[in-house]
Parts: sequence; C-alpha cells; structure tokens
Amino acid sequence: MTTHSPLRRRGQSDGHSRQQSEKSQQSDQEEKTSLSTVSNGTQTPEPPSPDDDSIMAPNLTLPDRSGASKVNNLQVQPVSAIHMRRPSVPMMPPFMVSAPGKVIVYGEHAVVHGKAAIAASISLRSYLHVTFLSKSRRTVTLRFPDISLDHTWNIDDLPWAAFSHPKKKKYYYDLVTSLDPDLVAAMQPFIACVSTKLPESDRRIHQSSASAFLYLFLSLGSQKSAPCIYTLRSTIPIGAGLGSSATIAVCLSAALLLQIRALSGPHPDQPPQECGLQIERINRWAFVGEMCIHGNPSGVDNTVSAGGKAVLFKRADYNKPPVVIPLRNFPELPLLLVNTRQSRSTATEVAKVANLKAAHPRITENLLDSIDHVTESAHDLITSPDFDPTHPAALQHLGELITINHGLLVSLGVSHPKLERIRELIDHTGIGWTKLTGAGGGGCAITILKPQPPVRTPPSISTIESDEDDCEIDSAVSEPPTTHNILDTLEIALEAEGFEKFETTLAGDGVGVLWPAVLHNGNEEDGGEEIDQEKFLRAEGNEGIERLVGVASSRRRIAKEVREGWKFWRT
Ligand SMILES: Nc1ncnc2c1ncn2[C@@H]1O[C@H](COP(=O)(O)OP(=O)(O)O)[C@@H](O)[C@H]1O
Ligand SMILES: C[C@@](O)(CCOP(=O)(O)O)CC(=O)O
Repeated sequence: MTTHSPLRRRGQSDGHSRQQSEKSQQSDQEEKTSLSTVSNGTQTPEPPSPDDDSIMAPNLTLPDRSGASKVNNLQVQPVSAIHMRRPSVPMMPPFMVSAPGKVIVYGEHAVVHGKAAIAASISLRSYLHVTFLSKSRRTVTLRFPDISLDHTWNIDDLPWAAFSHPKKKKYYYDLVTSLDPDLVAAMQPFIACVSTKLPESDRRIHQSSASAFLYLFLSLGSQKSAPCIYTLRSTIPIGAGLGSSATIAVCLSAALLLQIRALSGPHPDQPPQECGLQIERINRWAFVGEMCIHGNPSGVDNTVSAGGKAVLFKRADYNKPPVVIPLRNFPELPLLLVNTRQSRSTATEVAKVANLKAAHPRITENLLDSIDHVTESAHDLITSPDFDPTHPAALQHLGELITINHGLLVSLGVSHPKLERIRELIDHTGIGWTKLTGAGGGGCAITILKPQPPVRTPPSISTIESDEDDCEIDSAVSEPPTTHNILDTLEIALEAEGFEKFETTLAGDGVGVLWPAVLHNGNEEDGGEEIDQEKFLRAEGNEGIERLVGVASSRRRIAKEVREGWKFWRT
C-alpha cells in the first residue's frame, strides 16, 4: 500500500482546512511561522470529514461498555484488502504515536528547593494506536488495556457547547496553563460514568486517564470530530516515577493535534526550528493532559517526553514557570533500570526532606547545595565544547556523579532498603554506577553502564548476601564475563528478589509518529505490515509490543537508528 499522504481525501487541497482559517485569526509569531509550514505542503495528515460518506473504516464490533479489559471480538478488515476492492475510495488507515518515559538523572529533591535537575528520556515508551470508524458510529472509545479501561462516549452527547463557547474556546495554538473549572465541571458527568463498578482506587486511575483524554478531545476537537478508537499500551511501569502519565498526555496531545492538522511533519528534512515548534505545541497540550491527571505537575515529565533527549530543569520561583534548557548533547547512554516494585508517595518523600531541613537547616542546605554542584558538574561537562561521551574519562566522570548523588540522597533519608539492596547487587558486578531516581522511598534505581566489561571476575550473584561481610567471590567463573552475561545473571538475581529489570537507553527521541500504522519488518507482504488494533492488542507483554511496533531498530546499537516508518521531530 502507499505511504504517501494516506489521509488526504480526494478533492482536498493543502491549506484550506477549518483550522487554517482559525489560524489566520491569531497573531502570535509562532503561529505565523507554523502557518507557512503547513501551507508549504508538508505531510500533514488530513482529518476525516464527517460529511464525507466516502470514508471507509475497519469493520469493528461495538466496544464492550462493561468496563471489562478483554479484547473484543474485533474483525478488522485489512486496509489493503479494502483498497483492492474499492480503489477509488480514499481510506482512513490507522496511525500511531509514541512517547518516551523519563528518569531524573541528577538533582531530584534538590530541585524542589530551587536547585537544578537533569532529566532524560528513556527508551521505554507508550504507544497509542488510532483507528477510524465509519461516521455512522458517532462514538469515541478509549481502550487502555494496561489499566483495564475500556469506555465509549457518544460524540454528540459530549459538552461541546461549553468547550466551544466564545469565552471558553481554546485553540491548538493557545497556551493553557490551568484547567478551566467550568469546563472541568461540564466534563464531570462524562467522567463520573467511567468504570463506576470498580473500587475507588481503580476508578480514580481510570477516571484520571479518561479526563486527560476528554479535556483534550473537547478542547481540540469539535462535534464533527471523527469517530475513533484510541488504544494505548505502554512498556513503562505505572506509578514508578518514570513519567508514565506524561507519556499518555503526550501521545493523546500529538494524536489529536495530528487529527486536526495542527502539526506539520514529521519528515526527515524538516528544519530543526520548525520541529521545535511542533514539539512545543504538543508539549503545551500534553501539559494540559498532565494537569488533568496530576493537578499541579512541574512540567518536566511532559517536556522530556515530548522533546526527548534531556533537559536542565530549574524552578527557583514557584510563582513563575520553570526554566527548561534542552541538553542536545546529552549522550544516548545505555542504562539499566530496576523497579523495586515498592510503592511510594512522592509527596511523603518530599515532606521527609522538608522535615530534615526544618530539624537540621544548615546540614540539609549543604546536602542540597552539594546535589546542585553534582548537577552543575554534569551540566558543565555535557555542554563543554570538547565533550566526547565515548571517551572513558567522560563516562567515568558522569558515573562518579551518579554515585555521589545517590550518597547525598541517602543522607537526605529518601532511599529504601530495597533500593540499597539493588545498588549492592549491581555494585558487586562492577557493571556501572547506580543511584535511586525520582522521589525514592521505593520506585526505581538507574545504573549507567560502563562501556567495557569489568576486568575483575564478578562474584556469583547468588553468593551476595545482604550483609557485605558475607560476600564471596565465586572463583568457579573461569571465562571472562561479558557485560551481556553479567546482565543475564543479574536479571535472575534481581527477579529472585522481586525486582523488575529493564535495559534501556538514556536521551533518545521524543514523540514519534507512524503514519500510517505500517511497518517494514522484513517478513511482510508487499508494502509493509499493517498494524491493526487487533494485532496491537494481541502483542504479548513489553517484548511483544516492542517487537510489533517498537520504535527502536533491531540494529539500535547504531546511534539514533529507529525502525523504518517511525518519524520524529528532531531539533
Ligand atoms: N499505560 C497506561 N494506561 C493508561 N493510563 C496510564 C498508563 N500509565 C499511566 N497512566 C495514567 O497515569 C497515572 C500514573 O501517574 P503517576 O502516578 O504520576 O505515575 P508516573 O510517575 O509513572 O507518571 C495513572 O493513574 C493513569 O491515570
Ligand atoms: C522528588 C522530586 O524531585 C522528583 C519526584 O519524581 P517522581 O515523582 O518520582 O517522578 C519531586 C519533584 O521534583 O516534584
């Protein structure tokens, strides 16, 4: 099948959309730049027109409204098959977007006290698949199997009047920094009916994801919005400090903005400045989605998720927006991420540090200052003109800062026995430098991996007891170990203690687009493998998701290599 402008309907020309006439009314410079890029005919997707009877859709059974998580009995007709029968009918094939999670590499907690922090994207990602339905459906469905959410609204019932009222209407180019209480109230009945039969805690999770979607859908769409199914799956553990909620918000923002043709590209030769504008627009609306889930987010998670790479983040004055400086030179370092599976509350951990500061002001302030120096040192190195991330001394420097930062966080009292146990297991292998990431008190630890296998023979991990004195070196290991087999052994040890290990990279791409949802996996029929909703839902676990739609090329070792089909805005 063709991959050229698949969503452009017959008879439509560039630059005559509803959005473009809206655009002509606004005045800010950012929009003027963008307007010209859209009308330049970049591959900006076209939305379906509700008046266009020619739009065909996959033949989906009606979604289950019971809130059950099971995959419905979907009968998705391959787009190419429909094409063959009715070549003259324009099609609305599904498309996908994807956004990465994040880790705080240096500076958590200190950042709460006005110091800088560095956060970077990771290669664990959320993937959103958008399936178009025939216009007669008039429904929009959220299908989020990770949290067992499956809910359908009738588009015509939604509170469009409230959201399109001239005093309330926000456009895709607007900067929205707070949720409008009247709009939240208008939306509330449609959120209250989501997953009503579930226990309170689960219902809250469902309803916060649903409200992020609905607020964006009602703000960016119109009553004429295309009936669609939004299916989301993620390889990011939820609530482990990896910014899972921000990835949902970024995916929804990007998908909805693409559907209303408010974005240009992405395409490989798009100028970086133009790419930056698209990312900024996605990020603005992702922040709105984050506010629906979190109330008062700092904005760092959605910024890293939308733009990828890394940022220096600082909020000296809580009455002003944070300072966010992109770190384009941040190296794509290999990273080991271990989830303690110990739930924690960010608020509790932040309060611990505040209490320590009240009890020991000078000492705590010195610890926070030292963390600031750690972040500053990493920042100075990364931004120095002769920085070479492949140079062992540079990596050693960044690694040592990781170790120092962890020690300072321990002193602040925000580690946890499980985090210390993970650090102990990893330190004994000598494969890298480990610290807790995020709030601590549970959550995740990160290890920046050394490029070469360690020269010394590591201990057999099973012999590492919690007490350091009991550690024994297993001299039976005769072959020099490779990083690969150390990691395999480590995985077994970590899993045996209930931890979850992920191998990922730091500072990769931000939001990505797969338009249409077709991938070239080497084993497909002519033109690529179509990713329909059914296939996407059937992919087993994180590995299945990565194998089916993952952005990383199997030859990922080559920096920046992504799977053919996925496109990114790169600045
Ligand atoms: N895979 C997912 N599917 C649907 N919703 C998700 C998913 N991941 C995260 N969310 C939403 O984000 C919320 C988690 O946010 P939070 O507790 O801040 O964790 P994190 O630190 O991972 O962002 C969930 O309650 C849910 O509303
Ligand atoms: C402890 C803190 O610095 C980071 C918390 O990160 P997370 O909630 O674990 O992703 C708090 C904050 O920056 O808001």
